[in-house]
Amino acid sequence: MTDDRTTLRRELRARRRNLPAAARIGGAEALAAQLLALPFAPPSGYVAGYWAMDGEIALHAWQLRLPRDCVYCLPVLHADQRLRFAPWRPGDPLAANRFGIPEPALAPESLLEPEQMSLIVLPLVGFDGRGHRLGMGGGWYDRSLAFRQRRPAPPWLVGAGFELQRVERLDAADWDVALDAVCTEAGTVDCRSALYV
Ligand SMILES: Nc1nc2c(c(=O)[nH]1)N(C=O)[C@@H](CNc1ccc(C(=O)N[C@@H](CCC(=O)O)C(=O)O)cc1)CN2
Ligand SMILES: Nc1ncnc2c1ncn2[C@@H]1O[C@H](COP(=O)(O)OP(=O)(O)OP(=O)(O)O)[C@@H](O)[C@H]1O
Repeated sequence: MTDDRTTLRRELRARRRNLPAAARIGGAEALAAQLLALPFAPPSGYVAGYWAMDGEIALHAWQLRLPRDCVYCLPVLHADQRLRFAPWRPGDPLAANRFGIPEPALAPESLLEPEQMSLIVLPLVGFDGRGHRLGMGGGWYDRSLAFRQRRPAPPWLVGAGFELQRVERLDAADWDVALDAVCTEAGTVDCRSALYV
C-alpha cells in the first residue's frame, strides 16, 4: 500500500463523515432507487449489504424496499480472512466484530459463502468512473471475491458510495476485483462494458 493511497483513504473517509445529516438521509433513499433499478437486480435469492459505519452511505432504505423473495444478508468476518454472509432482519441478534461493526450472531455452520450470493453491495471509500474502487485497505472484499476474476456473475458486485467519494482515477492492483456497477445518490455507473478496455 502506498502513502498516496493511505492519504487518499484518510481524506475520502473524512469527506464521507462530514456530510450533513439531511444529505445522508436523502442519499440513502436515492441510493435505494438506483440499486433497485439495476438491470441485473435479482428478483429473489441472497443479497448482501453492510452495516454502515464511519459515514458510509446507508442501505436500510434498500433493505426495506427489496423484493419479498430477496433475503438481505450482512458480512461476517471469518478466521480464514474471507467474508461469509448471514441473513439479517431488524430485531435479529447482532454482535460487534473486532472492528466494532455489528454482525449477525450465528453459528459458523449457518453462514453463507460469497459464492451463494446473487448480488453483493460493497462499501466504497473511493471510486472512479471506470468502477475501480478503494476500500478500507484490509483486502476483505478482494480476497472473498477473487473467484469473480475467473467466473462471471452471479454474484453481481455493486459498489455504493456518495458522489463526493468519486475521484478522477484509481489505479487497479492485480488482486482488485472489478465491479459490475457503482451506485451513488446521483446515478449509476454501469462498468460491465468497460471490463475489457
Ligand atoms: N460497514 C462495513 N462493513 C465491513 C467493511 C466495510 O468497509 N464497511 N469491510 C470492508 O473491508 C469489512 C471489514 N473490514 C474493515 C477493515 C478495516 C476497518 C477499520 O475500521 N480500520 C480502522 C482501524 C482498524 C482497527 O480498529 O483495528 C481504520 O483503518 O481506521 C474496518 C473494517 C467487512 N465489513
Ligand atoms: N486475492 C487476494 N489474495 C491475497 N491477498 C489479497 C487478495 N486481495 C487483496 N489482498 C491483500 O489485501 C491487501 C489490501 O488490499 P487493498 O488495499 O486493495 O484493499 P481494499 O480493496 O482497499 O480493501 P477491501 O477489499 O477490504 O475493501 C493487499 O495488500 C493484499 O495483500
